[in-house]
Amino acid sequence: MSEPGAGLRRGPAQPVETAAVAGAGGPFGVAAVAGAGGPFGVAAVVESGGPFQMAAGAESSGPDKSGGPDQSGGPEESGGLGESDGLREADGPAEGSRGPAGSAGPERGAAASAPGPAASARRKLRPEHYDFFAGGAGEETALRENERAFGRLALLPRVLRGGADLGTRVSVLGREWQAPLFVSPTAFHRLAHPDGELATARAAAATGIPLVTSMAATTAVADVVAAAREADSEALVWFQLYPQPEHEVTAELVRRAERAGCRALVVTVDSPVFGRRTRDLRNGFHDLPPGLAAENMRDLPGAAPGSTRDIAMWPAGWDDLARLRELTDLPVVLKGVLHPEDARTAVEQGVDALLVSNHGGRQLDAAPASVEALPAVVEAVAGRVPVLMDGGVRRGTDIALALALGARAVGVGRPVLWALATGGEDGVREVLTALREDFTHVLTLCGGRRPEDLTADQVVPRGLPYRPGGPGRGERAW
Ligand SMILES: Cc1cc2nc3c(=O)[nH]c(=O)nc-3n(C[C@H](O)[C@H](O)[C@H](O)COP(=O)(O)O)c2cc1C
Repeated sequence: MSEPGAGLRRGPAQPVETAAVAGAGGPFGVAAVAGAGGPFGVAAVVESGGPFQMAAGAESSGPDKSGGPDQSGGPEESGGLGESDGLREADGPAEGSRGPAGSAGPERGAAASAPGPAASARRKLRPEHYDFFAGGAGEETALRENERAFGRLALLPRVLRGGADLGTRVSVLGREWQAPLFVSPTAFHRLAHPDGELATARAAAATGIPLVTSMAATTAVADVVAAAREADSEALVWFQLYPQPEHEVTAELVRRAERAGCRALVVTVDSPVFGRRTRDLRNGFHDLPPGLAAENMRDLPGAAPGSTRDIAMWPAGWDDLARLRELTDLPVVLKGVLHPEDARTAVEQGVDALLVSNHGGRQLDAAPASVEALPAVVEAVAGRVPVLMDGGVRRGTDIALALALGARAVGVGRPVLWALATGGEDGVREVLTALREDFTHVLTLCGGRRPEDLTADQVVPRGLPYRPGGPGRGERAW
């Protein structure tokens, strides 16, 4: 695919984006790119019980194992992928039962009569764009599991710990964050709202929540950072990078991020090929509409002046990461690490932080839920660098569970996209505020005064008897 999208390109042998899509019959242009990032967590969130909506959706979402996406005939017809969003009109928590932000439903699986955030966004978006944001790879197992896994965990509160000096600040890469929360990188915000990444950036900055802007953004990184800094001169923006096979292209992207004022590079390494996003394949969604493009890919080496390059998905190696490190003094956060051995290697290679993520279920469908992969990575890292995570975070309890299991902070993807689609900048501000407030509430109920007070012994499985002395034994993992 070409303009306007800076589509995805296969790796050395073949362009990745196209590969996945092509496999299913359609060329994948920019969309592919987008797909690579699995955007809208929110939808999923919503449906499956996220803040806005409910888990009910989650439970029922997605095709069941007996008839994957292909067999199920698509969301609408079969209650497969489409319903897996929990987007049926009747789904979602009752108004009065919504979470603080109105974005997180009270309980996963709670039936709801009010539409949730994903459902609301769905009404605003073209079906193929909604699916692009909401969908995952394959049968969308990883997508669903990201949320369900949180639902399988309970928090054991501690009592009589006193103290009125509640605080939610955490320190990440030398900066104090107001809360252990950030906006994960997602592609194509202008598909969700005309103001796109500018609205997201202003809202994140206004709420003091760091933003990771995607390389596949529909707004150039310099403009994203400028918008954030208008709202807050100290706003923290990081740049997400897919290393490109042409070193000079990667180098130019890094320079742009530096010049824009980004404070870290989030290097996504879970995409050696483009994920096979079932809904995109079915919809034939393979490119951005006219007038929109992956603006960071414009005017790069090897492209005609004024045109955009495709984003290549290719199997980079540790050597490529080392070369990337030589390009910049910015801290490097490795995104998409799930295996503890990779975590160990990354730390030995000098990576500054890890982001445990399965790309919102948009890459390897057999990947575990992020929160289930988290403890082993935390153990492997042994406190040497901060561990972040994203995937399925929809409410304050999810944030608390991840922190108790050793995450320093968590990212949200789809919830921000749904909020952007339905409410623009105001919507994003509301959902981020709600998540932060919900976390503060949960932290207090758990007997904590600071995020670091949450410990692994407070996490127990639902549906099974538990006993003291389980994982973590009360020690802080970081
Ligand atoms: C529509 C969409 C686009 C995404 N685009 C990117 C991307 O460009 N780069 C990237 O590293 N991750 C991307 N992701 C993955 C997110 O950064 C994040 O890992 C995921 O959305 C977290 O899960 P959640 O959506 O359940 O919160 C994307 C996710 C979605 C849903």
